[in-house]
Amino acid sequence: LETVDQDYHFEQVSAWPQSSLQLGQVSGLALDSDSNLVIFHRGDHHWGADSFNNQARYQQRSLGPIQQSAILVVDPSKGSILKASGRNMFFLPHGITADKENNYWVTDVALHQVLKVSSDGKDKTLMALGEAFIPGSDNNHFCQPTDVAVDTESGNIFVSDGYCNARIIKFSADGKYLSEWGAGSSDRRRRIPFHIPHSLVLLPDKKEICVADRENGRIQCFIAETGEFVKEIKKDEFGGEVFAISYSPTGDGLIFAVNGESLSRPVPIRGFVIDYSTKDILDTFSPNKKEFKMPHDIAETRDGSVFVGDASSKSVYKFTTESKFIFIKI
Ligand SMILES: O=C(N[C@@H](O)C(=O)O)c1ccccc1
Repeated sequence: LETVDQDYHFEQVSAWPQSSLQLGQVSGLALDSDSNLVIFHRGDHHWGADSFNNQARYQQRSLGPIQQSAILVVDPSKGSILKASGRNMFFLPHGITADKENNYWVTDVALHQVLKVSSDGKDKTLMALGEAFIPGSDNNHFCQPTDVAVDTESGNIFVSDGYCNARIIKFSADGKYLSEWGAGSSDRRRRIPFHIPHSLVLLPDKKEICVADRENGRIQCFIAETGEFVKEIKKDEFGGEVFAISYSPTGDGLIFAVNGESLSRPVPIRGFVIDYSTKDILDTFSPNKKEFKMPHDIAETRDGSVFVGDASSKSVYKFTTESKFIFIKI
């Protein structure tokens, strides 16, 4: 008998989490400095067709902030809740990232703000960028900002802004506006402006920022220092929408992405593992029994597990690469 190790493939760990996490719409996932999974969700609030008026103003302030803990720190192996925080401060959570001091940087599309929040359970707001509930597109207003990336070396933070803007803004660690980039540049692929820069990630080993340019169904990467366009990854398999991207924390050059429902180009909704250098799709994956409905964020933990948060099915799915051995009779 000879064993052949099939090249790796992600499979859902269907027994994860061991018990229900009582999640609302899951909007963001992050890896914290203890290598735990952080889930950012909307509790009993929902982003629906009537959540905003046509000036992008949030219409449900009377609901008050979400009373459930919107930020859950979860053990990646069992799915048990280790810490719960973020009560009574968010209206429509969106993106989340943890910095090296384990502070949370989050965006809230109803507040049109980026908030730096302590992770000690006291929910201290250490910094607030943007004016609460006031959309805009100048140096201190966002319009439904979607995500934040922190450059641990320089401390600079990058904000993808947003549903009703089309730019990436760079701030210093203490919140000073430094620069921004969006449409327009020499490269022809940059002449098409962003259409919902929906998720962004810093590639520390490459010093680049990559963006999920959602409605353009593409990933674009830029020099973090200058905003200069580096490359675009656009695949037929994505269909029309790329919702989120993440980068392997071990820096092995793997980009993880999830695509979304596209009426114009219906394709399977899946997770993707992409080789940053070759742009090859190395693997695709989806839940065993159910389908993804609206996979909204994706994160990989240090042990190689990949987590996907689904805003429609209010669930987080875990995937691992159990290499399957195929026994070949000689
Ligand atoms: O994209 C949308 N939502 C998701 O991304 C999300 O929930 O973050 C959306 C857009 C318009 C109306 C309602 C929802």
